[in-house]
Amino acid sequence: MTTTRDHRATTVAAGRAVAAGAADGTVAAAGPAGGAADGLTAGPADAAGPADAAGPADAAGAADGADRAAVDPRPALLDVDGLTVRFQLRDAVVHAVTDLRLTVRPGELLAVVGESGCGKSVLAHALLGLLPGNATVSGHARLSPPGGEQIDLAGCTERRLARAVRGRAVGLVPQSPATALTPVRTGRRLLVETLRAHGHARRDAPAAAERLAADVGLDPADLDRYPHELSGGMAQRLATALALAPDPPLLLADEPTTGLDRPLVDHTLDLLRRRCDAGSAVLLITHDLAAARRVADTVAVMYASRIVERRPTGALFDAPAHPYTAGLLDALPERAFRPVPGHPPMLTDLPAGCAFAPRCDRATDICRTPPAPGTDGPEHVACHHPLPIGVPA
Ligand SMILES: Nc1ncnc2c1ncn2[C@@H]1O[C@H](COP(=O)(O)OP(=O)(O)OP(=O)(O)O)[C@@H](O)[C@H]1O
Ligand code: NI
Repeated sequence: MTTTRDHRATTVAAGRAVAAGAADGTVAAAGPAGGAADGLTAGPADAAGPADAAGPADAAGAADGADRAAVDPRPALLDVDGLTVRFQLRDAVVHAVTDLRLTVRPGELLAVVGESGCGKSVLAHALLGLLPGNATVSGHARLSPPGGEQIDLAGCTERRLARAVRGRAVGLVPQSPATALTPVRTGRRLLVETLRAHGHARRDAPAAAERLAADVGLDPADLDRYPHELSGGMAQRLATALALAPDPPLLLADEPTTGLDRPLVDHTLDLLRRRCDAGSAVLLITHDLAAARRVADTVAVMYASRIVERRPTGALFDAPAHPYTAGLLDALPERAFRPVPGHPPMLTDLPAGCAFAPRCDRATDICRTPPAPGTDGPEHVACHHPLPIGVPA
C-alpha cells in the first residue's frame, strides 16, 4: 500500500494522471468472495479498496488529472493511430483489432483491460510483428525510441523488427511463457545469453542474471532448472526477467501475473510501476482490474476489438463514462458483484453500430450507428450515451 501511495504522489509530481480520491463511499462493501463474473478476474477486495485510494494530499480529482494529462508536454513513445487487424479464415473474417488509437508516453503505465477474446494479445503481437500469415494489419503504430529514429511498427519490415524492435526497443512478457521458453536451456543460460546479446560483458552477465531473478522474485537457485521443471508462476517470472534483461524503453506485459500468488502479483506490479517511475513505459494487458488500479496511470478498456474508454485511472474507476466500463466495475466483488448481462459478440459478426448496444441498458436507435472514433487526446469515450463524467459510480 505504501508503494502505491508513493507512486500516486510521484504521479502527481510528474504531472500524470491523478488518482482521484476514491472515497470510502464510492467503493461498495465487498460482495461474496470468489472470482468476478464475466471472465474478468478481480483481485481480493483489499487490493483496490478504500485503503488504496489516494489521500487528501492528492485528492485533486479526476478532472484535474485529465487536465494534467492534456497538457503533458512529453512526446509519445508509442503513438498508435487507427491500428486494425483482421484474420482471414476460410469463410469469415475475424475483426480482432479495430481502429485502435492510443499513446504511451515515457514514464507512463497504460493498462489495457477487457474480457477474454476482445483483442488485447493481438494488439501486443501486432506491435511486434508476431502475427500469423492469415493476418492483415493497417493503420500506424509509431514508435519513437529515445535517441533513435521513429519506426512505424505497423508497416515495418521483418528485418527491422527483428534487429531494432523485438527485445530491444520493445520487450514482451508473453501471455503463455511456459510455451514461449526455449526448452533445452536452463533459466540461467537463457538469461545470461539474453544479457550478453544486449551488451553485458561476459564476466558481468552471471551476476546481472541473479540480480534480475531476484528483482522478479525468482530464487536464483531456480535459475538452474529447465523450463519444463518450472511451475507456471516460476516460468512467468523467468519470462518477465528475460523481457527486462535488455531494459527496453517500452515493455508489453501480457498478463504478467498469471499463476502468481497475491504477494508476487503485487511484487511484479510494483516492479513494473518502478520501471515507469524511472522513465520507461509499460503497456500492461490484464484481466485484473485491481492490478490496473494499483499501478496504471491510464486505463484503456477494450470491447469487441475496439477501445471504448481510455481515461486516467482514478477518473475511470471513480466515474466510468462508458456503460461497458461501468458494467465491468459493477461486476467486481467489492462493488455490486453483478455481471454484465449477455455475452460479447462474435468478432466474425459484429453489428454495424456500437458492439455493446445489445447488452446496454442505455442503448437507443442511434446506437445502430458507430460512435465517433476516438480523438488523440488523453480522454476517449466511444459512446452515444456516456454516463456523466464527474459523478461517482
Ligand atoms: N491466428 C488467428 N486466426 C484467427 N483468429 C484469431 C487468431 N489469433 C487470435 N484470433 C482471434 O482474435 C480475437 C482476439 O484474440 P486475443 O488473443 O487478442 O484476445 P485477448 O483479449 O488477448 O483474450 P484473453 O484475455 O483470453 O487472452 C479472438 O477472437 C481470437 O479468437
Ligand atoms: Ni490474451
